[in-house]
Amino acid sequence: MKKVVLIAGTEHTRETLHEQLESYIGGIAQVESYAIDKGIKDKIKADIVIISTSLIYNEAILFIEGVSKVIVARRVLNYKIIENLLFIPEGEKVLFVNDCKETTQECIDWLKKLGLNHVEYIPYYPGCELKEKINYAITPGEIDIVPKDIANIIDIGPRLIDIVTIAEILKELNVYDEKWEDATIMYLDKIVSLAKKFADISKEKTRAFNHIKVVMDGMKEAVLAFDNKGKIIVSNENLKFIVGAKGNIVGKSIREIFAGNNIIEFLLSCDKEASNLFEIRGEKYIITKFILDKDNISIATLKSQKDLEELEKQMLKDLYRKGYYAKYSFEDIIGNSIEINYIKDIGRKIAKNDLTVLIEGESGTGKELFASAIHNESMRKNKPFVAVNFSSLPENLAESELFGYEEGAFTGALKGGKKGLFEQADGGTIFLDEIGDASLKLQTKLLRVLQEKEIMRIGGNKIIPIDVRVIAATNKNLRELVEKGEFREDLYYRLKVMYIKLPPLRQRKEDIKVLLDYFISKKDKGLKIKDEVVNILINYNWPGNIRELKNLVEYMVAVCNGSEIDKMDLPLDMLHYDNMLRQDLKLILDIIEDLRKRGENASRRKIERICREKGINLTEQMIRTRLKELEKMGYVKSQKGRVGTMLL
Ligand SMILES: Nc1ncnc2c1ncn2[C@@H]1O[C@H](COP(=O)(O)OP(=O)(O)OP(=O)(O)O)[C@@H](O)[C@H]1O
Repeated sequence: MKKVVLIAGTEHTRETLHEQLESYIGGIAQVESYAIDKGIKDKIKADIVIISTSLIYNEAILFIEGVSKVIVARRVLNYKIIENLLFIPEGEKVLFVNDCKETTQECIDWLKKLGLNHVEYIPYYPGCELKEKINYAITPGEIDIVPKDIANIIDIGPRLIDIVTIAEILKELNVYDEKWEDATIMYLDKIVSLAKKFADISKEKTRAFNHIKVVMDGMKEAVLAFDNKGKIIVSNENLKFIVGAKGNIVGKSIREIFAGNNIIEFLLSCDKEASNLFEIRGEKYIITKFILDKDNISIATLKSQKDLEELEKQMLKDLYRKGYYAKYSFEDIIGNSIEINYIKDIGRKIAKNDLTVLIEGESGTGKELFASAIHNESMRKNKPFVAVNFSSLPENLAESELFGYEEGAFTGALKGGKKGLFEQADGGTIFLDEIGDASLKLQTKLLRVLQEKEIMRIGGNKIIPIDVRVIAATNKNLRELVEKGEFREDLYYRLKVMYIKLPPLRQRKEDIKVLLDYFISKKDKGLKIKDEVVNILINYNWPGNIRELKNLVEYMVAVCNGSEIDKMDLPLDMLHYDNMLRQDLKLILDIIEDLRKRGENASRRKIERICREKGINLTEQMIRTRLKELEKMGYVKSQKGRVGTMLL
């Protein structure tokens, strides 16, 4: 879990802002807070530090160490308490009391901007002298400074963090998409309730609405609140800009403001919460609306699709910078064979759920390609895709790489500790490649993460919840490893919730030509390949699968001088797979392939019978020597017992 630290000037402000932060991000982040007037003993380490005001910035920054982001909060007066000010008699002199000249003036300006200018404000801070008798004092939490003999003191409490700063914090925590709507409802709910309250006191109405408007104008989104008849109660400048309205729109009907019945219908529908895409004056907007239960008032926010795309792009750029992105989609998986189309189909379905996946297949068959495509078609597509390869991860580093560590966890540990790959992948997908190479100790740890969905850094004592989808891959037969006691059975079943088995290239020979054309055209658009070369390559058994084919294309394109790749452009050892493959051997291979397709064993007796049916007489002994030859060439593997001969 990320750590957010608040530094405030005074204890009173700290308490109020801490509570406010907890209400917005409690549960998503661990919130800690300090007040400078109470003294700060240790250096502060956190993911985000929020400084309550720029006035304490220089002092606060001295306490910070190893922080990824510092945010200076923008603050607004606490609108819950502000209503008390409306009842101060007109024309009254009011002392505004705060801790220094700048903040005092800032708050007075704010109150005036809110429309609360029916009284005369007199600034007062330590060092000022009170020259006349004054009946009212207002202070944002600085009661101790208020002169003794003032009869009415209104403590409006410390100013709160504004919604723009809240949005910035949510973005830094990577939860903007999921949490922004909730934060907006929470923020607007209070404001609109206040509006409703004042709507009943008609003489105070304008002032209250002015206040709400200032708060709403500070928001980046366009906002609108209306009653169940569609009468607008409050809106902000951004909304007027989007709909192209001039003058005051409060009191008008939403029908006058929005053209097009579909938007009106949507806004007035009884759905408690709904979201949809609409076009307004040629631009696309996502409109989200909620009905506030207690007041039966609806709030709608409008976000430009362009801005959202921009935000998404920004987040993606960040992932690209770190290399945590998935390069491929299903369109990049080439092949026309029934096998590959079937697996692509399954893969697309798997992408739509959020379950753990195990991909098995020989080296180079495209396991990482599929994992990447699944991520890119899943709901996690805009979040990180982090790949870990267990075959190249040294045992002694694996744990710290995966789970991270705290500062001082071991000699050489970085200052401030380090996030592990599971934490880096939070919200997205982690691809555990060559999982069969993970040690038993690591398997136990991985099992725990999969079961509990949480990790603990090395040397740490905090439990960090993790929201990641796991896709594992292996070129080993995990079932066999389980039987040999080299792979934990419980982990095997945890991983194999969804399962994909990628067939080797020699079992989908139809794809060879398509893949050759594809990789050649990627290197050199105009270059062709002669059929005789394709035929040789179809006869080859491709132990390195598509990776080997891709590398071969690189070679052929590099050595080819003409406009067509011919036999002479093949590496020498490949020429051996020319159609020189003797007819008798080819016949036997074809028979084995046919039997495999029908799900039958290829015993020597069966091969002998089929040959006979085709009018070719080969004894079982002759078939045995030919199978031996084919085995030497890497085409088949003879198994003892009833299984017979298998194609490789
Ligand atoms: N169907 C395909 N279409 C296009 N390219 C493919 C296809 N299958 C694999 N490739 C390419 O072949 C190479 C190997 O693929 P990938 O790394 O996904 O295989 P892998 O099974 O994960 O291999 P390993 O087990 O060795 O890690 C990559 O460059 C990949 O883009």
